[in-house]
Amino acid sequence: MTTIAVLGAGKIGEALLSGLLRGGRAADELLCTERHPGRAAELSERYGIGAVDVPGAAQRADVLVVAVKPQDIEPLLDELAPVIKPGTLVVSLCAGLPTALYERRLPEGTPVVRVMPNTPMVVGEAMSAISAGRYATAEHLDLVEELLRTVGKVARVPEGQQDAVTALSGSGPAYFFYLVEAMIDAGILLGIPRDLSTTLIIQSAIGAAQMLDRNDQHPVILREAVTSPAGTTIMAIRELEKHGVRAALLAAIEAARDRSVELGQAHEAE
Ligand SMILES: NC(=O)C1=CN([C@@H]2O[C@H](COP(=O)(O)OP(=O)(O)OC[C@H]3O[C@@H](n4cnc5c(N)ncnc54)[C@H](OP(=O)(O)O)[C@@H]3O)[C@@H](O)[C@H]2O)C=CC1
Ligand SMILES: O=C(O)[C@@H]1CCC=N1
Repeated sequence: MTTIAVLGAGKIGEALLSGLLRGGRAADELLCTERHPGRAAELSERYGIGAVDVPGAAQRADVLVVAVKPQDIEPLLDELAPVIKPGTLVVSLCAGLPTALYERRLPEGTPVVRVMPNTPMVVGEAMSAISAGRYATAEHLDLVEELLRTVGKVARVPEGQQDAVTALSGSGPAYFFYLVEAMIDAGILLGIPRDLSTTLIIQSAIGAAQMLDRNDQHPVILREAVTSPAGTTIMAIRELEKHGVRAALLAAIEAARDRSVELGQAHEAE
């Protein structure tokens, strides 16, 4: 039995806990810590898992999953460093934070795996990228991959790519939600009721995602198949190009990557 404690069970931490339970992990193998006792009690009641404090988690868990905001990491590491048991695996879900930060702040030799998941974890469709820190072994990586496979797909990447991955798939779902939101608004502009516009766009997104998921045709080919000569789609594409949507996406994802780097650098001197 591997006991897993999620330290900071907010949006992504709860998504992981619920996904692990859905994937068949027993509730008595899962623990969580939360800053506010009310939130911990809520999670405990909702999922039947134990709510503990940081020393309790360090005592009982084999794997500590850190899921606090990067800005909240320092006090958590201060609390964890004196109580963590030797060899306990630390799994960081935090954007930007390098494994070296944990290795510096926790006892010498602590194995750390850095993960960038995303919120589709709640429907078992996460994309998670994992990287080993200095003391993490192949077995540690295998264990983390096995855990995350129950909530979606997993890719192994060099840690140097994690900031870019964060900008692509970590933040990625938000870009799709933003696009869907804008397209629903376009339906309103054209006089379509909001409910119908929402159904039209969401079902189009689901269908398009499933076509992409078949993985046998490049997105360009799929788009070309929708784009008839002198038809409607090409008129829309011309507007998207005119408004620089492709360039905007490149710049947006680059900005997200830069922010991930910055979040890590904020802890360099500490
Ligand atoms: N949301 C996302 O799509 C993704 C997030 N991530 C990463 O996951 C991490 C969490 O993000 P998210 O879930 O969105 O954030 P949330 O704010 O929803 O969750 C963090 C939780 O941790 C709690 N917390 C803070 N400090 C402590 C502490 N010392 N002990 C126990 N609990 C604590 C917070 O409490 P309080 O509410 O009081 O602040 C909050 O409930 C971040 O590092 C983020 O970069 C990674 C991939 C995707
Ligand atoms: O916006 C953020 O910082 C987090 C990390 C990736 C997705 N959400």
